[in-house]
Amino acid sequence: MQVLVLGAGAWGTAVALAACRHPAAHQVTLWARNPAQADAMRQQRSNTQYLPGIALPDTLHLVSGAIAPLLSTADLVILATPVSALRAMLTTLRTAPTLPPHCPVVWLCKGVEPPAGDHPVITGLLPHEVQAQVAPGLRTGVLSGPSFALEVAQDKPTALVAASPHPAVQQALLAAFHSGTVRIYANEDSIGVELGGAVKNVLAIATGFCDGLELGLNARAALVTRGLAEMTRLGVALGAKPETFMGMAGVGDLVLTATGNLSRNRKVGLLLAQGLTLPQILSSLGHVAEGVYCARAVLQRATQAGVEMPITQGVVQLLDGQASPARIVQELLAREPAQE
Ligand SMILES: NC(=O)C1=CN([C@@H]2O[C@H](COP(=O)(O)OP(=O)(O)OC[C@H]3O[C@@H](n4cnc5c(N)ncnc54)[C@H](O)[C@@H]3O)[C@@H](O)[C@H]2O)C=CC1
Ligand SMILES: O=C(CO)COP(=O)(O)O
Repeated sequence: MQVLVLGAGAWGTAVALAACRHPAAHQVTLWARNPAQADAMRQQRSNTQYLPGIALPDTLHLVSGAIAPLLSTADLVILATPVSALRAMLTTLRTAPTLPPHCPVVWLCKGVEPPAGDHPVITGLLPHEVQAQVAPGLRTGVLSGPSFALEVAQDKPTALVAASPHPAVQQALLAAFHSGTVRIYANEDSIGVELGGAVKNVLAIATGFCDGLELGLNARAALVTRGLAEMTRLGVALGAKPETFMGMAGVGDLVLTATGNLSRNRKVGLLLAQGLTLPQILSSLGHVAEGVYCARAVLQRATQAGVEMPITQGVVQLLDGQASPARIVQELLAREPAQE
């Protein structure tokens, strides 16, 4: 297969490496937005900015520049940018006459669309809803699940979920990645898989904050469990299947990101608890932490759907500096007793 990965951050690079390692010897091209980054990666055979310490094989083709000429030979196109860039990337694909008809297009981003000035539509659109607006003719899907880029790059065992209403898209992802250390589970529930990926980032900020305040392991387990409940409530209200949240994109990715110290979102919570400001944290992170940008949009989407998300609401208050840490914790603990 010819696999084209658009976006050379940590995850795009790791996914490109996983495709390179597949025994079917795929031809893999990794596109970087920044030409200087592509040059540096070619010279050093390493992505020192986003995935330092990992050698890039000579077989990985590293490029930048115009996307359209790269599309004509692609059997699978992977969009590896943050969710904020998804609309523009899909527009580029829709308007490129070179994209082969029916070529599977898959995104890796985990978030909902943050509000932006030029498209004041419903806030908090899931990636497939953005696609329905700007590129409805494309055959698309999402690759998600518990997967720190570094561990995938290090060839450590990882299970992912490939969600799409199109069996051909699921099949393309299986053919590209399933082998050796990577297992791919197929799923038709794009709503649930995308929503799980988005909300777990917000919840990882909450658990990082809880751990940073040293509230204890009991509190963390309670946050993860009640976080899963609020993720599932919103997902089901939007049309997801409840069982999706028991799978890789739900409990799997939530447990990984909420408790794993490789998580950027968890790190945001930990550092907020230490008293750093959000701008200080974001400028030191060097990577995207999607939960920061989509927490408010998730909450607005939940409000529109009539769904309560108290932990997400606490994260929004925290990020906005609306309430003290003590008050946020107190408000969560003081909620009315409820049935589980
Ligand atoms: N790093 C990880 O372990 C995982 C990340 N993800 C998700 O994948 C997405 C990307 O994450 P990372 O690669 O880790 O982020 P990163 O912060 O390491 O890199 C972001 C990449 O996106 C590019 N980019 C940013 N804005 C762009 C734009 N407007 N147009 C084109 N390219 C643009 C940057 O140049 C950079 O190459 C996020 O939604 C993240 O939640 C999903 C699974 C694992
Ligand atoms: O999505 C991830 C793991 O599945 C990565 O999480 P962070 O973006 O918090 O690092």
